[in-house]
Amino acid sequence: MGEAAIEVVGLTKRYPSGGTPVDAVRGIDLRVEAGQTYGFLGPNGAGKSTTIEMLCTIRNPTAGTARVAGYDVVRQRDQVRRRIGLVFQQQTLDLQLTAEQNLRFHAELYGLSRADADRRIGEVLEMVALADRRGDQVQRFSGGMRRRLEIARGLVHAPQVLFLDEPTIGLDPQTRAAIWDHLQWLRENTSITVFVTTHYMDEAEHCDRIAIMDHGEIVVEDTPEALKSRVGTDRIALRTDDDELAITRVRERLGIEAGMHEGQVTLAVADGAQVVPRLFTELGVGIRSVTVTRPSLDDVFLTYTGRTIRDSEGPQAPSSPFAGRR
Ligand SMILES: Nc1ncnc2c1ncn2[C@@H]1O[C@H](COP(=O)(O)OP(=O)(O)OP(=O)(O)O)[C@@H](O)[C@H]1O
Repeated sequence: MGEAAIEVVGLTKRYPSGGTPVDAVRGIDLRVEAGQTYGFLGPNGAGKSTTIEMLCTIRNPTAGTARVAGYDVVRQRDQVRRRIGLVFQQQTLDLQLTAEQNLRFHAELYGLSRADADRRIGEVLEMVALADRRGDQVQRFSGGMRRRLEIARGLVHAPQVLFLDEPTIGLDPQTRAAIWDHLQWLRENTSITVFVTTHYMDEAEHCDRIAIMDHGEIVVEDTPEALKSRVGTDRIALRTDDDELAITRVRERLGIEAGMHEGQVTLAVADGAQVVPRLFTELGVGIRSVTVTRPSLDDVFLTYTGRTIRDSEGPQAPSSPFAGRR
């Protein structure tokens, strides 16, 4: 096992909330290895924001412990804050300033020397493909460019762990893809750990591991591939020269029951990639086309939360970094 960038044991948050207290996070355990991109998913109200806020030292836990970059989020708050970057849903750029001025202000907050700030600002602007716009007022930027600049700002002080809360929400698919390209670049070229919440299942595919939270608990945690293979089987659909014979041969030679669905011979198998070559060598029937459909992360989400992620979408509560909430 590698080094842990995030280590959480029994983390709990109970909001007093007037009459009945709300148990937003119910004693969760988590471990994120350094250098991983870690996806944190769940329906609205599952407790994701509360968890991320506790990890970022914005909220105090009611019970349990969390260490981020090796430091305790309650007892060593300043050490944690110096080592993390935050990109939250709420827009926090100063629109009157240029891209570079926004980054410089942030670099000064983190105590970077002038020379270090110059170097890092150049690097992060390059990273998010805004180097040629460094002198432009942010007011003139599109939504996608602003988001990229927010990510650049989260990276200026070279954090060990970057927290992203819904970094692509409300953006068009092309801009979403561009932002994930940048995150992918970080994953491949730096040792940064990325902890990201998202409502987009296609984005969760980019993560090394995924945790799904529901009702304040982690309901499942694994790699995207392992999660998909847990919930089901691959479906193979064939067009053949003799469907009846194909079905018989699949049963006799592969020991698998096949049936006809929507005009195609269809069978369910654990690993489609292994079975397809055998169909060609063992069936003795002409095969005109083969499609293999894998279970998706949507299927995983549905299995573990009883909802699709789209069903669970709703208005987002704005969150403000370091707003001193307790
Ligand atoms: N300040 C607060 N006081 C009382 N209850 C709160 C507070 N903040 C959140 N909650 C409640 O805690 C639970 C978890 O909320 P949280 O915002 O952490 O979930 P979430 O998974 O981030 O949801 P979303 O996807 O909508 O951001 C919800 O029931 C929510 O209503």
